[in-house]
Amino acid sequence: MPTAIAITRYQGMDALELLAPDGARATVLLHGGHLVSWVPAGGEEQLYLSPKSEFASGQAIRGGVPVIFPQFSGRGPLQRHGFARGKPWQLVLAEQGEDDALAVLRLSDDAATRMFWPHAFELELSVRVAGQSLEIELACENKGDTPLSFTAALHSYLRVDELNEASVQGLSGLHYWDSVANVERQQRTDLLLPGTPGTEDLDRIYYQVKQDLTLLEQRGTAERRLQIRQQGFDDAVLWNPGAAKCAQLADMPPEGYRQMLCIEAAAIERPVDVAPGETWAGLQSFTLLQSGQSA
Ligand SMILES: O=P(O)(O)OC[C@H]1O[C@H](O)[C@H](O)[C@@H](O)[C@@H]1O
Repeated sequence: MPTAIAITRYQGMDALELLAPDGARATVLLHGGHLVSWVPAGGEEQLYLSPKSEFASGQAIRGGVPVIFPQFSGRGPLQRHGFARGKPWQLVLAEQGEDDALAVLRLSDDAATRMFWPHAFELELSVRVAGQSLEIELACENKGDTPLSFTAALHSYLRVDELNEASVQGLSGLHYWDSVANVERQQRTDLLLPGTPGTEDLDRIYYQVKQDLTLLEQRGTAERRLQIRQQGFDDAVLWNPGAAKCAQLADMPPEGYRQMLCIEAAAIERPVDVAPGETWAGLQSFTLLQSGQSA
């Protein structure tokens, strides 16, 4: 029988501390449906959370996994990255199972969302941890009687010890929109080295990402390998603010950009269309293949 997990507090906010029987852990806030921590069984923290982040109602948290909905970035008339990350979500279910722990949260339209975005919808976020893996699923049901269309992302901030030692594998051959240079390009190299050129920001939307990506990090003689898989989301965003832009972010320490890399599962280039009564779902999952921790 699954055991129910009670709501606790984290940084003054309602939270769920998911704990799988094998020790894998994750923390999800009801605020924004925001995942702020993931620790695989026997391992260490895999997500970056800024020590200068705000934790306040209506505000975006810097780090973890913000849920971006129904608008990515400034691509539309709504507030940047949409409203879902600043709203209180409802708890549907949180439990420890035989070999995992699972939380399901829900966000529905209300008078405030309908003022900016006139649609009846139900978003459901499911977070599951077990062993070396984390799965995050976002589903959107159209509860209205007209079609709805949105862009979205699971804006995952991955923690790295040192950006200069990190690379991303699996993007080779893909076309991407370079949001810094405002130009479309094609990825030619197998490895993307986000730490070079170093002070500049990296902000790219890779299209039609079908294959797994791997975050590689050299840690002395050991290597960390984190596999990232997505389904339902066509695009992947890679973002690091670099030194100059990081210095302008009030909720980041000046050197914070060196400890993070966002690898986001996203639907941007082709917005998601959902017919009345239909449901769309997108998934991002992570598996730590090799931790790079010293024995
Ligand atoms: O500062 P935020 O609103 O959270 O956005 C943080 C970042 O999100 C995405 O990765 C975008 O591609 C970036 O252009 C943006 O800077």
